[in-house]
Amino acid sequence: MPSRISDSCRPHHSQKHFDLNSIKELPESHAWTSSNDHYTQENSCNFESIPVIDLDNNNNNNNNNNILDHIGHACKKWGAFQIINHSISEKLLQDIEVAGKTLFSLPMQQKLKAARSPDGVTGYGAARISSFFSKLMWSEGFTIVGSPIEHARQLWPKDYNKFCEVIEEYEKEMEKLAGRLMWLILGSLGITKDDVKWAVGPKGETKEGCAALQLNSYPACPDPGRAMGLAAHTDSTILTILHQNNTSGLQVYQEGNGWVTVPPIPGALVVNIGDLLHILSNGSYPSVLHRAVVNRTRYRLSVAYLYGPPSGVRVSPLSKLVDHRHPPLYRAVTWSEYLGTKAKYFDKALSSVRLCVPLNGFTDAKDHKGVQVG
Ligand SMILES: C=C1C[C@]23C[C@H]1CC[C@H]2[C@@]12CCC[C@@](C)(C(=O)O1)[C@H]2[C@@H]3C(=O)O
Ligand SMILES: O=C(O)CCC(=O)C(=O)O
Ligand SMILES: [Fe+2]
Repeated sequence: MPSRISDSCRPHHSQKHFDLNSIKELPESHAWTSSNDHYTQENSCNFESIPVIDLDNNNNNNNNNNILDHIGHACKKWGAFQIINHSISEKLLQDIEVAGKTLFSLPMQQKLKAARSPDGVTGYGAARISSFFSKLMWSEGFTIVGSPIEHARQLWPKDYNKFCEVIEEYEKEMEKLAGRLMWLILGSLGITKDDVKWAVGPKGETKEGCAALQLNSYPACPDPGRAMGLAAHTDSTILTILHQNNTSGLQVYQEGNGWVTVPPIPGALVVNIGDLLHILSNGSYPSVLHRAVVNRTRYRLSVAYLYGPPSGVRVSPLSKLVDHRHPPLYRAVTWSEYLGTKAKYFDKALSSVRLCVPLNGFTDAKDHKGVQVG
């Protein structure tokens, strides 16, 4: 089993690199039909979207419980929410956007100098999940884990400092925010720091988690109705914090409602629940299926901070949420082990770590359809 997150992805199909900016007509290779992705055609018109939560206590009657209630409700109903007053400065959000745009507007042969290696995690390339689809996505990605310096040097041999400074500052601020969000979300389930030993250091501080930063670029597309920016997936994280530029594209899937657009709100960030929180919460807070669609005229950029537990930590349903009526539904996994599982099974990854739980003592569930559990 791999032990670091950088070891856990399987080799990619080799892929021709398209310069999406110069393509005037959608090639067959990028034309999706409903058989490529059974959700593609399904676009609902919806008036409701994910909640916007103000993280400033002063705007919540100085009552942290109000925030916890909002968050708990959002996690149950949507698996995602937007946050405002989150303490990440507008300046830093602007800087990271500029850094991303600068990177993606480099000539293709320059970007390929930092190409992700076939069995690697970091660098430039198509989304890792591409190998599960026969059609190509209308996007480019750049993944950073820890220091960006090695790749930045490949891209800008002399002039890599500014890029690195912005990325490092962003990672530092996101790490703090992700820790805070994790405790708020767990808090809404009645979980405190005493209940999650692996997340707390000797002085009561939140232990530094592992994380990846994913820059996604979605050029304007001549035929957006038939293209796919980033195919439907759940993140293999505890939680993901996403910044999108002023162009919409992110959609979350809600049972009964279909695909719901998450409108960009200037300065707001999107938080979504990943598979590891699904496991930790023993299924109470399901990870959210989401995707990115593309646009005919506008360029779209998004920056995802993918937050996971410290390396080596085995994550399993929290014991406070488990009893004889609520048996653990998932086995323990480390982040790198789960990333390997995702790379192999993709949308079946979560069910592949699910435990078989007898229904009320019946071991063969299919013979007892309709029996109520619990
Ligand atoms: C830490 C992570 C999480 C990864 C793999 C690795 C680095 C890049 C992440 C993403 C980012 C884009 C969607 C996704 C599905 C993908 O293709 O690459 C993510 C994947 C996961 O959440 O599984
Ligand atoms: O571009 C987006 O809005 C979605 C990106 C995303 O889902 C990811 O990077 O995991
Ligand atoms: Fe995602």
